[in-house]
Amino acid sequence: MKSPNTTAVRIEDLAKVFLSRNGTALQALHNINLEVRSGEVVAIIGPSGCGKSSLLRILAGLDKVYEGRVHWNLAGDHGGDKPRRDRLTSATVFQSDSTLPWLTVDRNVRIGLSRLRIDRREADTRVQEVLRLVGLAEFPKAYPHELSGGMRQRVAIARALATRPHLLLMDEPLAALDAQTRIVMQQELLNIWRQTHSTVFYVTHDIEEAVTVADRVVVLSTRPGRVRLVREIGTRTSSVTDLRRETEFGDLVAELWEVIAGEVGVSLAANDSGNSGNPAKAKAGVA
Ligand SMILES: Nc1ncnc2c1ncn2[C@@H]1O[C@H](COP(=O)(O)OP(=O)(O)OP(=O)(O)O)[C@@H](O)[C@H]1O
Repeated sequence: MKSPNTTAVRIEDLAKVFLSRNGTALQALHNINLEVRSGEVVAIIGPSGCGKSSLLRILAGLDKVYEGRVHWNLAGDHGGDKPRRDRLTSATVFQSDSTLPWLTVDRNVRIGLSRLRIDRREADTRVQEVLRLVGLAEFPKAYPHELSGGMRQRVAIARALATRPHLLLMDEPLAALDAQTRIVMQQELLNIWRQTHSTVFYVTHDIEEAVTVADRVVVLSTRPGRVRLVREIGTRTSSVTDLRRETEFGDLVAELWEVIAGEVGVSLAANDSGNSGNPAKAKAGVA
């Protein structure tokens, strides 16, 4: 459950500069300030190349070279200048199929647990629990090649969830899936988060997906990425398919699309060609 009064992550004046081999500097992120509540799902959207993945990699601890501060308040840590990764359990799910083809579903999920030195009995319980959660309870002995793309991605998600992460970082986790499977998986993620209460950063190109899964949507500007807009999404009671029928859903998607289109200089006039005024084309056109 969301704890509105507890800040899980506070990002202050975060900036990221990449240096090329010839010494040219490329500013990817600039002056990012953001507070994320415990148990909150925050979607990060923005034009292609605006720094979404760079931000996620910093939060995941995969990139330690940045300016600014990230304060963590997870697992009872009350902050500090440096992320207390020793006390933080975080898990990252990427777009690509990260299952290991020579291991069964059960073994694929178990990998994250051996790293945490979880004992055998506890690991058995957790693996069964997360496989049930992602709808793969019948497939512990299956190998990845025996599963569909959606099922393989669910294995990757199960592996992340089994570690019971305080922080779940997802970079386009559903991007490789077909449209129908994506919607099914969005519903499954929402069901899972209702039970696990993880704090989630969710990077996506898909505005509709962002509005569907997130409590708040953060729009980054064109590079260097800055926080262009933070949009609170109202409490979600309906299913994903019902949600998509609601007028407010379409309005939110259109509003966010307009902000991104403005960032990349795409006209929304009805008589223009291309993506004009069609929020549904947002993901294809600008990100
Ligand atoms: N390792 C790197 N070295 C140099 N430049 C990089 C590196 N990683 C990313 N960049 C640059 O930083 C900028 C932001 O990249 P990033 O991948 O974070 O953007 P993004 O918003 O996730 O992009 P997309 O939406 O296309 O996936 C881009 O201009 C990219 O070329």
